[in-house]
Amino acid sequence: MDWITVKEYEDITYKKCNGVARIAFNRPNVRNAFRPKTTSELLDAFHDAQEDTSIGVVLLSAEGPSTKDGVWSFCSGGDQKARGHQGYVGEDGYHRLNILDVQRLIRFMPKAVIAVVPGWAVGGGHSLHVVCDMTLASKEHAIFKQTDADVTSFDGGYGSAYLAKMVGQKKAREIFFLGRNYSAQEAFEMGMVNAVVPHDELEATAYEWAQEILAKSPTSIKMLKFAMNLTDDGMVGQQVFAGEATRLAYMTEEAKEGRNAFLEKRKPNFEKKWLP
Ligand SMILES: CC(C)(COP(=O)(O)OP(=O)(O)OC[C@H]1O[C@@H](n2cnc3c(N)ncnc32)[C@H](O)[C@@H]1OP(=O)(O)O)[C@@H](O)C(=O)NCCC(=O)NCCSC(=O)CCC(=O)c1ccccc1C(=O)O
Repeated sequence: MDWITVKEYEDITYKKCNGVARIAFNRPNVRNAFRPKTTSELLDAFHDAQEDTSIGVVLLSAEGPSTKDGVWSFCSGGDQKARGHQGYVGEDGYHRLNILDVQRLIRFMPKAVIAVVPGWAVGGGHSLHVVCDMTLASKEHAIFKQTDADVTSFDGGYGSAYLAKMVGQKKAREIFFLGRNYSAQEAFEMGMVNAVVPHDELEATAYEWAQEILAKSPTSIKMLKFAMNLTDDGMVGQQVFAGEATRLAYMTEEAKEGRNAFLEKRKPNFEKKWLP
């Protein structure tokens, strides 16, 4: 793999290679906890990956291990040292809760997003893997854990309610109410991990999965993602799916006739366009 750095950031790394974008947390010494700078960098990189027509799959991964103790992590959620009275405090002094903007970008981007979990996935970091389209986890080092209820946080959206659709209500409540550690294998058996992969092969496997997806029809992947989102996303899910259906309708002869008739100040001729 010949990864090319797209842009230098402080809290994340961002690379591309053959249709795949790799966005990775880069604060391994604090278990890749995110602060406002991290979330704004994530938003910037995800926006770029969404806009780039050569990119079909995004890997959300993490650098590591920690130089302090050699421990691997995906993300340990919000940086508790940056937590103020109303949210996480950025350099501008404002209190923010903007990891949810990152979650929405992952959820609504018309491309597949794969969480590549090399170690701890905890709190808001756990919720991020839940919202990704698929998850690959390190056999040796991945540990899944929900600590929201230890620190008076509660991801009441995708992190919990969508998790419950994935692993079942009883198991989701256990994960949140008890906050236990789960191995990659246990997470796989629950249905929240797609594959358990030897640590040394994790990144290569994620790249291979991405290449398999890239061989498919971009329109099919996008419409399938939005169709599967739809029932859980209510009117917004309908809006996103219907927006893409509108784009497809714009590509028809019928749509061109409607547009041309308006521009030529005549009545449109939709004769023989009522398909069975
Ligand atoms: C991840 C652990 C279980 C790992 O344990 P261990 O291997 O023993 O390592 P430690 O010695 O604990 O940690 C090493 C080192 O890292 C620092 N660190 C780890 N996690 C964090 C963190 N989250 N914030 C700050 N610093 C962290 C730790 O202090 C150590 O530093 P030293 O200087 O070396 O001492 C364990 O570390 C752990 O449990 N971490 C905390 C997990 C946690 O509670 N996370 C927060 C959950 S709440 C959340 O994520 C908010 C979600 C959210 O953002 C949100 C949700 C809903 C709506 C809106 C929002 C929003 O946008 O805010």
